[in-house]
Amino acid sequence: MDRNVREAFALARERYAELGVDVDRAIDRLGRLSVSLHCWQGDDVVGFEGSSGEIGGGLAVTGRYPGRARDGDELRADLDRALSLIPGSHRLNLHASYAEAPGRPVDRDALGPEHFSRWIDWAKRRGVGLDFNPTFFAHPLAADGLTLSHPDPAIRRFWVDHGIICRRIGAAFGEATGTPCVTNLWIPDGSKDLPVDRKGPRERLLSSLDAIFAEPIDSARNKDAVEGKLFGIGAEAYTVGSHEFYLAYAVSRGKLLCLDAGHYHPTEVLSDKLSAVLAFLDEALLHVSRGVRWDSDHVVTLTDELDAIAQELVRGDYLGRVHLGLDFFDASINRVAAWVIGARNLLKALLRALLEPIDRLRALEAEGDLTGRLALLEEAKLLPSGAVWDYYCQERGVPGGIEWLDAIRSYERDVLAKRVEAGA
Ligand SMILES: C[C@H](O)[C@H](O)[C@@H](O)C(=O)CO
Ligand SMILES: [Mn+2]
Repeated sequence: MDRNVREAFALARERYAELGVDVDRAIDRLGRLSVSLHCWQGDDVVGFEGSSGEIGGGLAVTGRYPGRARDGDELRADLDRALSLIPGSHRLNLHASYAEAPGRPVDRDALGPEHFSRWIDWAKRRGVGLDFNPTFFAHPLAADGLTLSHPDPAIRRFWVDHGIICRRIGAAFGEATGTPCVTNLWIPDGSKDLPVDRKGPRERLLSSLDAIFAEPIDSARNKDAVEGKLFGIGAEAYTVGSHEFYLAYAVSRGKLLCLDAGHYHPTEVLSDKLSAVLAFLDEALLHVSRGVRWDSDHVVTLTDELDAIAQELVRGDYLGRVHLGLDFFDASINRVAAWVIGARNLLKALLRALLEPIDRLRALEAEGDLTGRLALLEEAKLLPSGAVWDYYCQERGVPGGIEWLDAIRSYERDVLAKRVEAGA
């Protein structure tokens, strides 16, 4: 470890101790947290089904940065590089459309764990936990933007079968890796313009979900999550699976609620929702994302809201009840760097929250000293969390600062650029 980093850390530890913060405990707690990296950042949500059609589902990926991963080996190599630059031990979040069945395409209602055997082998070899998502878009039977709420019972049945199969695949992931898989269900269903029937699609979605979740599966292997949304492209007027719908569903059925930071009205913040929903739910899943004016899925940066989410997780003692996942897709920059930037930022925010002089802040609030609370909150923003971060990273063999970008640049030169020469 660099001498400067060690010395700066020692000074930072003293500074925090003066405010009653135990830096070693904070580092230990951070080291126990895992972030689920979303596979779809690596290939612009294309997947391996060989479809050249649109992603659909109201999702949009913009940018033409060269070097997109085109198959499982490339995507795993990119993930290896990203994970080597993110301190700690993390997870991978797969979509069903990343099944590997070369030469004999398998439709979504016929998938099984065997189609993910290479992912399972990779995860076991690396000691990485796996999470999962059924894919309810980029498919001819989702071409009209409707799946589980479709008025045609045959189409609904196809998607229900896909949901059932995906829970079993999630359970196989959990079994193989020894850590429960969170299988998250998000559907694009909605309507571009004002529908006259808002009730029918929601009633159909409700019964489809109940059919998907009918089979009991041990939560030590698979945990079910449901993700609502405000709107999508082409579904601006009405979203069947809205926040209220899934909140009620999760509470009534004992499911995890997935809160995606980009899925609310721009004036709403996810940080304020955590303590509300966790008053009723045992567990939740976060899709940490960054909307810019809309659900644009920008790479996560160290914003006030990211700090606020992390603070809520720590202050509310929710870290053991909330699964942390990323959800963004940016094709305008190096895709591997995008993972690294987003994941490191979430971890930095969590570290800053773990280093908060919370006992003093709570005491000030309890005494009604709101001036003191505000003053300390503001002073705490410039406490030397960066010195602790550098130390934490170097202790885990990862660069603390921008030097990590050198590894990305050489990977781009040696690997990603060759994909371009080969026609990627
Ligand atoms: C690709 C994912 O399923 C997707 O991002 C989903 O989680 C979502 O947030 C849709 O807007
Ligand atoms: Mn999401």
